[in-house]
Amino acid sequence: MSKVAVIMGSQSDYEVMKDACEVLRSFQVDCESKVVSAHRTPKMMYEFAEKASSRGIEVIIAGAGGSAHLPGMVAAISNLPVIGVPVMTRALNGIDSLLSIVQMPSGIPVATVAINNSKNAALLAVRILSLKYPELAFKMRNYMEKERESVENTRLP
Ligand SMILES: Nc1c(C(=O)O)ncn1[C@@H]1O[C@H](COP(=O)(O)O)[C@@H](O)[C@H]1O
Repeated sequence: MSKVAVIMGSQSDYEVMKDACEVLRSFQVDCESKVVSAHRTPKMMYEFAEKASSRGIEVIIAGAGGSAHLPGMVAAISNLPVIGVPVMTRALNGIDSLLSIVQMPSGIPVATVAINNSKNAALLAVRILSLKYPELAFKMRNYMEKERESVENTRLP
C-alpha cells in the first residue's frame, strides 16, 4: 500500500502535523512521521530525502515554522512530490513560515497549503496517490460527497 512521510522541523510542530497522519490513516494510507530538520540535523535530512523514494515513500509532507527551509531542501534532494505546511509562529503568526515555503525558486516545486492546514496537505497527498491507486480515488470521491452533504444539510438556528 502507498506510504506518505510526514516530517516536521521540531517536536513542537507535532500538534499541527498530527492531523495529517489522522487524515491519511482514515484513508488507510500508511503514515511515517518523524522529526527532521534542515537546520538542526542537516545530514539526517539529506539522508532522509535521498533515500525516501527507494524506501517506498510516494509523497512527502513537510511542516516547519519560522525560517522554514525543510520542505524546500527536501524538494531539492528528492524527486518525490513535496507538500509544505507552514506552521504558525508566535513572532509573525506564520507569515514567515508561509513565505519561506511558498517562495521557492523556479525548478524546485513545493506545493504549499495554508498556515497550519496539515489536513489539506494530507488530502492533497491522497489525491496525488489516487492517480495510481483507484481505490483511493473511490474513497476520495466518497469523502467529497459526504463533505458536500454535510454542508448542504447545515441548518442554522
Ligand atoms: N523551520 C525549521 C527547521 C527547518 O526548516 O529545517 N527546523 C526547525 N524549524 C522550526 O523551528 C521552529 C521552532 O522549533 P522549536 O520549538 O524546537 O524551537 C519549529 O516550528 C520548527 O519547524
